[in-house]
Formats: sequence, structure tokens, C-alpha cells
Amino acid sequence: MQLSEQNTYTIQGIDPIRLTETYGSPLYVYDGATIRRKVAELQHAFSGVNMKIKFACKANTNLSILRLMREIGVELDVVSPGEFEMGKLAGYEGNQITFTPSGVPFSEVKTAVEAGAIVNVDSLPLLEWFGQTYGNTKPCLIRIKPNVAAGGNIKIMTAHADSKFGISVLLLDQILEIVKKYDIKIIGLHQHTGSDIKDAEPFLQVADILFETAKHFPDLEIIDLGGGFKVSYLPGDAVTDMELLGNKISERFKNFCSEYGRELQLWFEPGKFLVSESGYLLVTTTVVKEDPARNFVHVDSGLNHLIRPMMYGSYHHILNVSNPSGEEKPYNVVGYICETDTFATDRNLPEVRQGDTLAFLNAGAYGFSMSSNYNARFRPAEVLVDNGQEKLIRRRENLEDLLTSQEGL
Ligand SMILES: Cc1ncc(COP(=O)(O)O)c(C=O)c1O
Ligand SMILES: N[C@@H](CCCC[NH3+])C(=O)O
Repeated sequence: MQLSEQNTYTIQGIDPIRLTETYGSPLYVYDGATIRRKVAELQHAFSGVNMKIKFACKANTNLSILRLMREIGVELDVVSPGEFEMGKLAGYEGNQITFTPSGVPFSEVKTAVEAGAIVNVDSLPLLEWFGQTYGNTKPCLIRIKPNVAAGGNIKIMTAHADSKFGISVLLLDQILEIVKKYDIKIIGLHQHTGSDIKDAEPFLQVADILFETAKHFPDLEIIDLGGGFKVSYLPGDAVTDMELLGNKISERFKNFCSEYGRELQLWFEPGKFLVSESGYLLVTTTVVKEDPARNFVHVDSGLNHLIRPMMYGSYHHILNVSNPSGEEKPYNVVGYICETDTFATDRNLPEVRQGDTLAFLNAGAYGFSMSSNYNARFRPAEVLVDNGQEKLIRRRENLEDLLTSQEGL
């Protein structure tokens, strides 16, 4: 969101308050220019190697966002049959989609493989089943758990020894035994360390573990290092230095390829990095309550629309779009859900009045996609602003949407 010379906020020249008047409040708004910029930044950082981006669409599965990704050359990483079908609807071919399951029923893997997806096999039983079912007729990748702990908080770390994800690198002998037994065609090794990782060091550490492991697999075409790049939630927050990371990983990757004897593809599957900063959750202040202990700002949204603050204790920066030059005061910004539902504690904001529009920043990743209908609340509409044009990309839900799957009406 840009602050104009007249001290008003705009998104590509469009007034966010007008958007809430047109499409209703609360409202998710995405800035397509930010998505394009983030994709270009990643491509530029890894321009020296054969790099492919697979958008981890759990971050945002709106079809229009997926179509935008496809248009700018980004492929897809999915974790469920639902996400796979979204990818197909967005125009992706099966073979442009990677399926990275987490202990799913094998029938889901079968459906994905038969629709042309490439699977990241994440357990020894699945590897055994894959071998029995397909022998060497279908290629796959193996998801390795490198036993490295990194990420913004423990809930979003996925590669430490206690994490449920992937096959421990310590089980390499058993992996190799199953691969040999069925002559499974392993074309890649995958790992995903976690989310919100700032420093290059953990990425280099896991890359080295995969490169070392790769020496045992002669037919590789791909090394997939997952996602997890850190974005700036707090103003001035340190983020992953993509140029530095690009240089360091590319150099090691090139050395690895020359030792391996072939040029491989390097894949990344970021979610947050590509879409987080593009998204805003616009809400309206319903009540300002001046309690002896705190000033509470109640808004027409809650953990049902943006769960990250309550789930991870995450910080989302808040703008008072209606009163940017108001005098700053401390507030607790809270939702309308019948639970403790706090977006921000003791946060300084320009004076908030009833009816003001507030914007939660960094709401493009794991915002709408983690939303729910708790308290029988409707999910908001979504708008994409791209090339200076606004477009409604999902209408606001209504009562019929809540009732549609219920029997006995
Ligand atoms: C397997 C896998 N790949 C990619 C991602 C994307 O992570 P991020 O949004 O932090 O880039 C995730 C989510 O944590 C994941 O589980
Ligand atoms: N949902 C998490 C990141 C991804 C976790 C899934 N592996 C977040 O909002 O930060």
C-alpha cells in the first residue's frame, strides 16, 4: 500500500476504502504487481542456475492468483487432491504440479500420479507402496528430513528430528534398499526446512545434506530445496537476503552438479515469499471501547479470517487507512469472534474511530487459505488489483454457502 502526497493510502492508485464500499468489509485485497516483483526477485537471484519455482499454493489457492502465477512462469506445489484440482482448473498440466503429501491415504497419491503429477514420497511405507504399484514406470522424488531446526517458530519448523515430515536422512540405507528392490525411478530429492527463515546458513546446511545424499542416487534430475524465505512482518524486519542466498546456493549447486556429472534443475517451492506482502485484510472498526485497563478496537473480522496472530503469536502490521495522520494511541485490536481473539496488543495506531478502515498487512499468505466459518461467520470477498484494474476474484460468502452441505433443511 502506498501513502500518497495527500497522505492517503492507495493500492496501484486505488482507494482501499472505496474497495470496501464496493465489495463489502472485511475484504482481502491482493496487489498483483507485488507478486510479479517477488517472482522476478527470486528468478533474478538464481539466474545463474537452472531454477524452477513451484508456488506452494497452500499459502493462497484463489484461482485467479494461480492463473497469475501460471502466466508468469511459476509452476505449482500442492498438498491435497483439492489443491491439485485447483491447479488443473487454473490451467496447469498435471506434470507442472508437484504433490507433496504428508502421510495421506495412498489412494490420493495414486490419483495424483495417474493425473501426471510428480510426487514427493514422504515415508518408507509410501515408498514401498510406490515401488510395488509402479516399479520403475513412474518417476518420483523423495522427501528427506535433514534433521535441521530452523524457522520463525516451532510450529512452522518442518525439518528438525522431531518433525513429522519426510523420511529421516538417517534412514538412507532403508530408502536405498526399497529403491533397489523395486527399481524405483528416483528423479529428485526434496526437503522443506520450515517457514520464516531469514539466514542463508540453514538453507546452505540442508543443501549440503541433500547434495551428499544425492550421491547415492544416479538418475537425479532435480534438487528441491522447498520454501521458507522470510518476509518482513514488522516494519524494518530483517528478511532473507535473496541476492546473497542466490549467490551462495548457486555456487554450491554448480559445484555439486559438476561433481555429480550432470546439470540438474534446482527447485524452490515458496509460498509466503511470493504472496504474503501482496495481501491486505481490510476491516472496519465496529466499536472503540475505552476500558480502564486498555483501549480496545473491535473490528468486523476475527481469527476466522486471519488466524496467524492467535495460532502463532504472529505480528501483522496495522494501518489506520481512514486516519493516517491521527494522533498515535495504544490499542488492543480485537476481533468479533466469541473466543479471545486478539490481532494486536498494546499497538500504537493513529487515533481509531468507529467506522475507520484498518488494513492488516502481509495477509496474502496463509490468510484466506487458513480462514474458517467459525461462529457461522461468512468468509470475506477477495479482490485482485493488477495492471491498475481491480477485479472481484471471490464473492463474499452468504448463508446459503454455510448451509449448502447440510442435510435436513
Ligand atoms: C512442503 C512445503 N513446501 C513449501 C512450503 C512453503 O513455505 P513458505 O510459505 O514458508 O515459503 C511449505 C509450508 O511450510 C511446505 O510445507
Ligand atoms: N501457515 C504457516 C506457514 C506454513 C506452514 C505449513 N508447513 C504461516 O502462516 O506462517
